[in-house]
Amino acid sequence: MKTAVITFPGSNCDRDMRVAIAAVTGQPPQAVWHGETSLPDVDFIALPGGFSYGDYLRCGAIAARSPIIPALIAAARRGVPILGVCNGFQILTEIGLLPGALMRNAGLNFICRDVHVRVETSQSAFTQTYEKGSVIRLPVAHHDGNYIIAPDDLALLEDRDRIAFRYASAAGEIDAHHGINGSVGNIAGILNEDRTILGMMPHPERMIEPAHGGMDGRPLFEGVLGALANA
Ligand SMILES: NC(=O)CC[C@H](N)C(=O)O
Repeated sequence: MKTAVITFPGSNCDRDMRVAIAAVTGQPPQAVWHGETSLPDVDFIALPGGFSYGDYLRCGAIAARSPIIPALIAAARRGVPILGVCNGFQILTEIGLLPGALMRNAGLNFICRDVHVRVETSQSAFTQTYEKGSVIRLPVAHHDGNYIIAPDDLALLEDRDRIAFRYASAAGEIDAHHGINGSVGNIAGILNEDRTILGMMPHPERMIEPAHGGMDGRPLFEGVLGALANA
């Protein structure tokens, strides 16, 4: 299986992402520099977390104008599964491949800790290995994770079962008290209309082996990469 991880100037989770994908597929992904204008022929693309271009303007706004982006959009149109984590999610919204935007955390602080999220749908390659309603623990590390979206677009996300994860209590309660950054509806991750693109603020690639203190992120990679292996 061929996979790729795109690195931007300021990405700092690209190695973690490559290690996670290699751990699940047994094959190292191709590292693609943002300055390339074409992508290798791959079955899966990941946009890692980090601080692309120092988070100037808005997080992900400059990266979204990188030379590689037209090739990424073309791959998205072909239905190649794309995972954007944290800064990768921010970049996907700035490109317009996912709706809404990530603003400064409501508390104006950088949040770096493990959080609980509830799996809101198992209807995607990314989330099929989780039971809907199950609560998993993943790390977050961001200052711009406050998800906003126009009310009509939010209704569309909800109607089409496109909310992948919400911040929750360990028992799965969803309310303002268990939000971490001000995101509308405690949203932590969303899918595109075709369910081939997932953007999420928590870091599944940092929870895939016992040494990480948990393995709740691993099923996500097993889901999407296993689905490809069986395709
Ligand atoms: N870990 C990350 O990807 C950080 C994302 C982003 N630059 C933020 O701080 O909001």
